[in-house]
Amino acid sequence: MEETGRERKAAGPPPWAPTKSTVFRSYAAAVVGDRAEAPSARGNGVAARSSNLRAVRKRPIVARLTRDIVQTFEKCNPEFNYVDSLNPKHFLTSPAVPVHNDGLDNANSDLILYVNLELVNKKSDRRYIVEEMLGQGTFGQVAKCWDAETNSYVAVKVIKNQPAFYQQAIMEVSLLSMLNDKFDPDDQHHIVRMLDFFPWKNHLCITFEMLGHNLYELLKKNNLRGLQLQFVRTFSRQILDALIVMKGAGIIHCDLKPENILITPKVNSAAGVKVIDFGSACMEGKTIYSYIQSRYYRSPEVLLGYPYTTAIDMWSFGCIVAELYIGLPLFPGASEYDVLSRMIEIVGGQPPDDLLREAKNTRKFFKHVGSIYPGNEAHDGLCSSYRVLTEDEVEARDSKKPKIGKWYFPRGRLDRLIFAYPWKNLNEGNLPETEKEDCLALVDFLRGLVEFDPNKRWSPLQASYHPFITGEAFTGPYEPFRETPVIPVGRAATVDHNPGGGHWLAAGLSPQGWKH
Ligand SMILES: Nc1ncnc2c1ncn2[C@@H]1O[C@H](COP(=O)(O)OP(=O)(O)OP(=O)(O)O)[C@@H](O)[C@H]1O
Repeated sequence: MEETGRERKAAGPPPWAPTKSTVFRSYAAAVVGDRAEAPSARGNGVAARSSNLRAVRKRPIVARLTRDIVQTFEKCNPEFNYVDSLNPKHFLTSPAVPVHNDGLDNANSDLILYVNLELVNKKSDRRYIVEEMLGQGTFGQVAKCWDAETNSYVAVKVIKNQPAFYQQAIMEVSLLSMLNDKFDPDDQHHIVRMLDFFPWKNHLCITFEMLGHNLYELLKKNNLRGLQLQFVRTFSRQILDALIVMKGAGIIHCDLKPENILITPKVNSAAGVKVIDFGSACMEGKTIYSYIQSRYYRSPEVLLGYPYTTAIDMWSFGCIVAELYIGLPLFPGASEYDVLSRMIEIVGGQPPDDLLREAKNTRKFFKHVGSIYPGNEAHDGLCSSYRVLTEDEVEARDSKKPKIGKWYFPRGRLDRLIFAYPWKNLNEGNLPETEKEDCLALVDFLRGLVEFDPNKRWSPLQASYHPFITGEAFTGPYEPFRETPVIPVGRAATVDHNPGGGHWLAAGLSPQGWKH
């Protein structure tokens, strides 16, 4: 492998000289400190750096020890050979050991990111200066970067250098640019904005507007105690708004969870959220993968291997709404069997027989017990010819016990769980009248979302008229209006592989990868 800058040793600085890292750090600190203190007062990043240096030019001794320090060292020791790439780096990627891509990537094919690394869109010469790590996920890393052109922070997702991740990221770019440009041009529907995308050192980089904490982090900050109902309502309304747009476009998000809903910077002191991470998204009717959604938020039809639609996002949404209120995941199963068992226990009932008959994985979880299984009030009070397997039956079949997680809240049905929250006093009669009505509305709302039958589960538009969302008085179980099926606008058209009106090739990309 070619020797990389990180592996080479610096050549002969004078023994008394400050290390280059000290020099580098003081320079970096000046730039970063400046950025943090007065972001709007500065010109672009480069200008800010040179004005910093201009300031010291007037003071020769200071200049010699800062701007001209390399020359100073070279004068003191002719063997001193300053190489910029030898500066010690503050690595953000873990592990930071170079393995692939000429030493630029680690063993996981992640670009090794460090503070002040520049990610450059070569077509536009736009530079993004890496500052800190925001998240490391399946598809790559998300770093907070300084956009020197706009003098603002952005979040840059650096996709892993592997064809499968590249292909999926191309899909993310396609779907998100379609959503941004065609379905939400005025940025009103709580979907993250994509700002740029470009190849960098064999990695696809996608630049997004900078958002705040995700909802899981928010719940953690609140000691997993759940949010006030007014916030649950506000966030739910906004997520629904995004889901209405996605359904209209025929896009299934496929990974809706609290980690993928981010708080927006406050506008007029109002709290807001946006949906992010379209890295698993697909078009309705063009579903390829069967292993999708994060386990706690996985819908029954995906667990069971049944053809899925945008309704799977509504299941995940229901799980998120409940979690925002109780502070804990609704179905935190340690295995798919555990998740399904919890669904059956908490929601009551089970998936309808026609779904179970056609689903590919039914036998993983259910036993066929004949045409009618007496006493198995499975769905809508109807008997079922399927019965969920007991733990012992699963163990006998698989020769190992199914993984079963801990219960972090009292076992019981959804209504009791919501009414009795925070479970100090399990007597729901103690709730003040107004809270009781809110809770009744919330329970009724959740029932329409965590509905086993995807055909009966409410659509985002239907859910958006529920009193829990509109804030109207809750007078009894909500009956959604009948929604006439429409062909989503996005589904009628094929996915735009030329997003943003630009050209893949002009951006240095091709749907096959830039090496083609
Ligand atoms: N626009 C943004 N602003 C601020 N933080 C962000 C932004 N986008 C992503 N993040 C942070 O990075 C994390 C990972 O982002 P994202 O979900 O897009 O990546 P991923 O590789 O698909 O992750 P995962 O595998 O967990 O789904 C998010 O949970 C969030 O904390």
